[in-house]
Amino acid sequence: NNFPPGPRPIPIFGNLLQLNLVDLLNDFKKLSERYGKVYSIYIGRMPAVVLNGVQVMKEALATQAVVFAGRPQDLMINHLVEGTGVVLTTGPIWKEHRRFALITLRNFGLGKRSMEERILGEISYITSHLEKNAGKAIEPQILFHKVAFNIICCVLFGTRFKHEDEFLQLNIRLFEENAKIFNGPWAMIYDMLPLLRHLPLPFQKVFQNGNKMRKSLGEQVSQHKKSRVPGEPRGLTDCYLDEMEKRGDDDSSFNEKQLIGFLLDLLFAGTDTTSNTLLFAFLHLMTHPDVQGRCQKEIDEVLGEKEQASFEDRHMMPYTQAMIHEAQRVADTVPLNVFHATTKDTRLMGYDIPKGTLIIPNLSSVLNEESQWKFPHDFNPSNFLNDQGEFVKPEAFMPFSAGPRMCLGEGLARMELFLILVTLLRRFKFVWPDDAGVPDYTPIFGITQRPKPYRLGVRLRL
Ligand code: HEM
Repeated sequence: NNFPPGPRPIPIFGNLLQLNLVDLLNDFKKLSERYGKVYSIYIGRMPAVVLNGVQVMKEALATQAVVFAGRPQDLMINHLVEGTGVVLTTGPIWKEHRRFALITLRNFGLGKRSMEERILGEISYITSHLEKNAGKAIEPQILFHKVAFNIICCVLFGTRFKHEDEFLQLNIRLFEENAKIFNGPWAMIYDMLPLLRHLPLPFQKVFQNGNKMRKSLGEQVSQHKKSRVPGEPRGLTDCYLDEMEKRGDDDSSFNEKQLIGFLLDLLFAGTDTTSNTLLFAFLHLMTHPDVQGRCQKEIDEVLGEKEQASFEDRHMMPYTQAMIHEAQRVADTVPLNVFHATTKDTRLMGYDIPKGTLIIPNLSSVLNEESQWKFPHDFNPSNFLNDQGEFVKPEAFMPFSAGPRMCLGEGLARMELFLILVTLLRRFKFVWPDDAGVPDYTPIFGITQRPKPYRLGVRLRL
């Protein structure tokens, strides 16, 4: 009776026919204006509660952390991952794998020089590609995707892949295909109408692609098993194999099927997110030459004769830091977060929400909340600067979410964004091509958002 209010659902479809799936964020905004910061919608017959604004987000994801840390379990995406990995699992599998991922990321050099060296190594491939194309305009989409993919591969396997490599190309292609289906109507139909799930409809492609990805990752794991030296891990895969050996054949959640699901999760959680953020950053830098110039001036002053940037340098670059955070804010990369679920009956902002309810934490509503930002609708690094020009991070900066489910790759992502942007801005000037017309900042909506395809004009600076 005391469930959050929302538009009246119709049988079978719930509210889906009333929502514009291409402009869902705008519809969600209108619903929030009508029903408040906590409201409900129906996805088919399934009720979902949408959370909006920083106060509600903090109350749910941080204060009531454990209660809101579940994941829904009967959606297409769950059936794809078959209960493996870390992003969509719950209980001991999730806890143990999350802990393992965080520890391994730390041991593999997050916060140490070795991770920086790997990232800088990967950047050198972008730099040489851009140098060859200086004076021209390139399509950056696939390039950034491959770079982000390779950086995660360094963590997982201790090695990078050539940009023409079959493993890299295959997985990027399959992931793109799956992302298209997940962002389109077929995923909705699958989630809404369980009776249709076994029919040969286009959503079956998602599962075929999933099997192909698992097979190709399985081959990587087999190679690692053959060539590994126990106790001398080259990356997370070897660490996991060591851990499996240590735990033996008991009931442990560490096994080969889990390992493959875990690798898939990390590869894909870390690729699209980082590369789409970079795409937004360069789009805004090209079309705001004043911001680009100010960053370059700061970067030149701080780095001086130094050969390479290091992550530590960020403390001396308040304006560049502000620009990167602002790029993340406007990129709004995972607008509706990964869906959560309640783990027990609870009360939020005066409403009763039963155990197992699907929760949609609308991060976009926080990153664009008018009361929280000096310039909510512009690309303006001043959103992260105080009156003294110092870098400050408002509490509404939540692109990585909050609470126990918060992105576990945040540290790696922040290091990547900083090193890539600083290194490239130091060497190149990026210009909006003369024949490119008026820039369009409207994102293509999806689980992760990206800008419409554009060309990046490249000029050498030094
Ligand atoms: C700019 C880049 C990134 C953004 C904006 C981002 C954002 C997010 C968001 C919003 C979530 C969902 C949190 C929640 O459910 O409340 C998430 C989860 C996750 N991210 Fe990221 N992410 C980024 C990069 C990465 C990278 C590089 C990795 C790889 C190590 C990664 C691994 C994960 C994993 C494994 C989860 C699931 C955590 C869990 O369920 O416990 N992410 N990320």
